[in-house]
Amino acid sequence: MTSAPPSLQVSGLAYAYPDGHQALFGVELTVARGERVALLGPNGAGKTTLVLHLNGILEAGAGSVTVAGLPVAKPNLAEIRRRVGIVFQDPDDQLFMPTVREDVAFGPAAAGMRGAELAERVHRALDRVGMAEFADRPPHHLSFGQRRRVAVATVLAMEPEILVLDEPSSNLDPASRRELADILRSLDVTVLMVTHDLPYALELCPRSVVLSGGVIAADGGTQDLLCDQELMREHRLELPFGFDPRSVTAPV
Ligand SMILES: Nc1ncnc2c1ncn2[C@@H]1O[C@H](COP(=O)(O)OP(=O)(O)OP(=O)(O)O)[C@@H](O)[C@H]1O
Repeated sequence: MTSAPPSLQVSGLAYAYPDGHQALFGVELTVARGERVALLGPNGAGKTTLVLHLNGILEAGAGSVTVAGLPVAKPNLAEIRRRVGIVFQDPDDQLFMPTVREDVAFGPAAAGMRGAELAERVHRALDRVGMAEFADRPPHHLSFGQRRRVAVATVLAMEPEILVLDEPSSNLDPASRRELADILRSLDVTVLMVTHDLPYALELCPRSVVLSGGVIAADGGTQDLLCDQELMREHRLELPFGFDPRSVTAPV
């Protein structure tokens, strides 16, 4: 019996921007199906650059990226973009239709889905983020936290292999932050979460990787990494004042 390929496999990924600035130097990362992994690292480490390779917005200078066994390459881009759902930091980059329902339907409709199947897909995605009752509202009438949840639903509606979230806790009040964490934990999907919010990483992701200077500097249990003071100092990672990572029960 052959086991399913990992959700994400990044091998020897290197990339230099057109101005010559090299941002990635041989990144190695494998994420198994169903894992939740936090991507940590200081400003300028290359996190966004790495994420932009996952759905082919940037093309690898060297090395490779595969999503559930499918190489990220031009002939596969339509399928890759269905498999890799990226939730950007600002939900307003993702919501542009007159109603929530139309925003969530946009991706599946563009892929050819119609009628009852489409309606069911939209309802399911909104239901998973607790926003089904807001389907007929204009997105710009919702709170920031609600818009972020709808942005997650637009991506879930494509039934992605991997959900990539850029700073999912930013600008959320404590209750919205916790509610989004509960939603993300309830999803049956592989998650890669870019964040500077280390307690959130600890709450949600059993595993973290530290990207620093364009390479993976550490890869392990989130609690272990956050307790490694030398590693934290070396890569400019700082916990909030008084926060003890040992005081939190690590997620499973
Ligand atoms: N379009 C670009 N052209 C040239 N260099 C770039 C470009 N975008 C990013 N860089 C550089 O590439 C490096 C990695 O940037 P990147 O945005 O991937 O870091 P990051 O880890 O996401 O940072 P942050 O935590 O601040 O969002 C940085 O040195 C940055 O200045």
